[in-house]
Amino acid sequence: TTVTVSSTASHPIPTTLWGQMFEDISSGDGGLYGELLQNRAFQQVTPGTSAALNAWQAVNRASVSVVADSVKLSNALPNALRVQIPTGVSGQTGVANTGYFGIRVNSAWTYTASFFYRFPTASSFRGNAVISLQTSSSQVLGSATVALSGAQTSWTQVTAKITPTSSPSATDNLFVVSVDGAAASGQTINFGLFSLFPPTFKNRANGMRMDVAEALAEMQPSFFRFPGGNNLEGNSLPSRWQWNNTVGPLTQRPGRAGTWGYINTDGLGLYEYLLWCEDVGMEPIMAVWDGFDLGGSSVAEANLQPYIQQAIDQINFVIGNPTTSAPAAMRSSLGHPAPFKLTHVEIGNEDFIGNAPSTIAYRWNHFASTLRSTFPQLRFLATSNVNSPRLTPQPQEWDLHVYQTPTWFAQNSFMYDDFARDGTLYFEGEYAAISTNPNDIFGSPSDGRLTFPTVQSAVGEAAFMTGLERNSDIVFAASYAPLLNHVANSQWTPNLVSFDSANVYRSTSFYVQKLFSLNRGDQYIPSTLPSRTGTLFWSVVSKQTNTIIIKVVNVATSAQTIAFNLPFSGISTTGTAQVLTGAATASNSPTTPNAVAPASHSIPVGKTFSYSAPANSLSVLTLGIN
Ligand SMILES: [NH3+][C@H]1C[C@H](O)[C@@H](O)[C@@H]1CO
Repeated sequence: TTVTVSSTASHPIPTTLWGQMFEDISSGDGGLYGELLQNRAFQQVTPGTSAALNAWQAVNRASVSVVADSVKLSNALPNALRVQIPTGVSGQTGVANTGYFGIRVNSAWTYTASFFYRFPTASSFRGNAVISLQTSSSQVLGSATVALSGAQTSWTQVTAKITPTSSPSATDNLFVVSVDGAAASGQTINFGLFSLFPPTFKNRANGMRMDVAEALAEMQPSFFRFPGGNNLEGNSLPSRWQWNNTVGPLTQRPGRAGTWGYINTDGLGLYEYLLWCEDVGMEPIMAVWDGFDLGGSSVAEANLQPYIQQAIDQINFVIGNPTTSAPAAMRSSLGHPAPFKLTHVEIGNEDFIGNAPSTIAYRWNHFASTLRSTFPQLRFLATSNVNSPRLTPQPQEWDLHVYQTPTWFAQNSFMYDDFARDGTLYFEGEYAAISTNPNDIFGSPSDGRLTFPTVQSAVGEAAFMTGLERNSDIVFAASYAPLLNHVANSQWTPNLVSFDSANVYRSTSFYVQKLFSLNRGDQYIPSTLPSRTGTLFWSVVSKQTNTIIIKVVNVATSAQTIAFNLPFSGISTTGTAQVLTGAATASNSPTTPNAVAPASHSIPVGKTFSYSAPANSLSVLTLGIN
């Protein structure tokens, strides 16, 4: 194959081209969000049920149960953990939390622990509670004591710092709050809103888990789409994501039944998302709920106004004027008087599924008309199939999603070449090669579904991404989905980044996303087009004025040579190749975390040069222009 490269760029590459899509799908609580305790505030549970005690267990014969306390901690957090200390017990007794499938204990960290308590009946008890991190065999790894008073019948919060003395490799550790059985014999103590945080990314209060955050930031994403995805939509109208339930003190956040089958604490809420975007240098692509839930129901046209108002308030929280908007005033009171950066707002998530298409016309019309006139500076994305049904007002932007086989991605890299250039812009908001079985894309691993990305799936995605880069005159953003996943509690596979309570696993697809993102250009340079149905793909960009970057993708199972004719003089004689390659079915996983990683080496380059692209590979060739 010989590729002749043009001497002039065709279009600037949008700075937002490569980024991340996020929703809580075993990825927020217990993942990116730094809280280490699961079911920390007994949100959205039925008192007295075993589910209410999820992740909690009694220590040394205490009797524990979740109650709807007659004196609520707050309207948002009405449930409490009642701990009854038996008589005749010696030694520490109380309650333990098992975390999100484990708790990492690291002696390099100082942990911040806290909880609320009250004595439902005043008592003469005065004594210490010990807050500790323990192994599963009750070895204390670190602890702190706080004074409890039986006179405290209203809710009060206690906080303590814990610096462990060792760092066990095991993560089946426990967070324990206990009292001396003899001293507290017969006492009843109510607890609420426990919390245990390690140090967080950029030391943000109520912030992100460092190693997960650092892995995501390593990709240098330019945007962050949140809060979903299906988790925006909810499985019912009342359980949809609602911005106002996710901001302010944690005692004001009721949590919700998340779309993915577990309770969301909403400790990772709108303000945390926005600070995270600023901390990583991403702009938000924020979604508003648009009247359709995954139970299949749509809000009737006559009843849309309150939900449109809720969307207006959500947007005003982000960009509104604190002197004229209450949501904006709340943002200011939380510490961010200036508006956050926001350009793109997505209306809904996937208005092409189920019976959403039957109501999207009026839902879009009312949401888009009102929001566009309220916020003329913003651009709103539709999420139904493009122009099917036709929508009024005509969408400025669309979010398209595709989950397919590696082969499909390699064979559809020209998808956007065929789109009309009519001013409409596109966001490839979710894409991933998730199965090798074209007849059962969303099936189980026994039927072709991938558990972790493979070299073959990542390289297929890379082929598709050369097309996104070529068409970045109309594709302004693209993100793999899902982004993140706890291996002990997956709701969906494969995922870009996986983790357990102590490790982060960067997938083959993560490295493809990172290679494109860290080697993005600012101008697209046309060249001989690849064959649409071939196995060799490429994309040429220029960076500043003195660097040419060529991405070469070989989806074949044997090496292929590609020759380049460059029109530029002063090409350096030596370039760099960063190559991701390996066996087609190789994956990075908890058992093989580093099976596949990019490697760099020098290559001979010049005005004309050849490159041998390995089988199953993405190569990023970087050439300097003197
Ligand atoms: N069903 C997929 C489409 C939806 O938008 C996401 O929440 C899901 C996983 O990425």
